[in-house]
Amino acid sequence: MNTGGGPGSGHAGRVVVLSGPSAVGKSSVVRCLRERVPDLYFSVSATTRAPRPGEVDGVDYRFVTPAEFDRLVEQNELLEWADIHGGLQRSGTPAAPVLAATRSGRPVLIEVDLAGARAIKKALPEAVTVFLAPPDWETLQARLAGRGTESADVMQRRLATARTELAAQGDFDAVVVNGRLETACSELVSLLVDTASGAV
Ligand SMILES: Nc1nc2c(ncn2[C@@H]2O[C@H](COP(=O)(O)OP(=O)(O)O)[C@@H](O)[C@H]2O)c(=O)[nH]1
Ligand SMILES: Nc1ncnc2c1ncn2[C@@H]1O[C@H](COP(=O)(O)OP(=O)(O)O)[C@@H](O)[C@H]1O
Repeated sequence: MNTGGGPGSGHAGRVVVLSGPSAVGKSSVVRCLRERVPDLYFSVSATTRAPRPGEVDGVDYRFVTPAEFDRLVEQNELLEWADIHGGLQRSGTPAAPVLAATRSGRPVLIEVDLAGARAIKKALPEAVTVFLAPPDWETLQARLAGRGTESADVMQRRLATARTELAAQGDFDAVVVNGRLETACSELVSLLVDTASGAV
């Protein structure tokens, strides 16, 4: 696994790409990492999905119309993008802010689906891909139902995607199990920041 500092080496920050099934706790882990790693650059994806209660435009996602998303794709402003959950929504990673952050040596966190993780690894080979896994399938179902933000139909589509995603975890550089949130968050802090350099 290449966990080097990336462009402009000598920096402690790394590019971590986080993927995992719906409701495994990616947003919760991202929230924890944003608190724990002060100079972290979190890549704010553009998405055509509607905001969930509590989600803030420009912080969690940039919420855009399908027409605005088309424009981002046409003007080549996205590092990668994907159709998510069988066409329920499109989401993509704006290229310019990620490249600026990697050039300045800040730790970078990008949360994308599996196709996005593969595309980013290709564009930025120094990136470390991490799969966030649930302790077991029942826990994943309970978290999705417990969040209570999706209809039964949308939950079923997310669980269908989840089965495929769980089967692909071996393709990642690292797997972190989200049992206890604080433990998973700490494991990711170590992957994002080279603690040996005393940078935290
Ligand atoms: N390829 C790609 N996937 C993204 C991007 N932003 C979010 N995703 C993925 O889209 C999927 C759906 O995310 P979301 O609707 O926020 O809810 P979730 O399914 O409950 O995690 C997740 O797998 C995210 O990792 C992006 O910019 N590019
Ligand atoms: N480690 C954990 N232990 C218990 N519940 C968790 C944990 N991580 C997340 N959750 C809960 O699971 C649900 C889904 O988490 P969320 O962060 O929205 O997932 P994702 O972003 O992967 O879809 C939320 O209700 C959240 O509070």
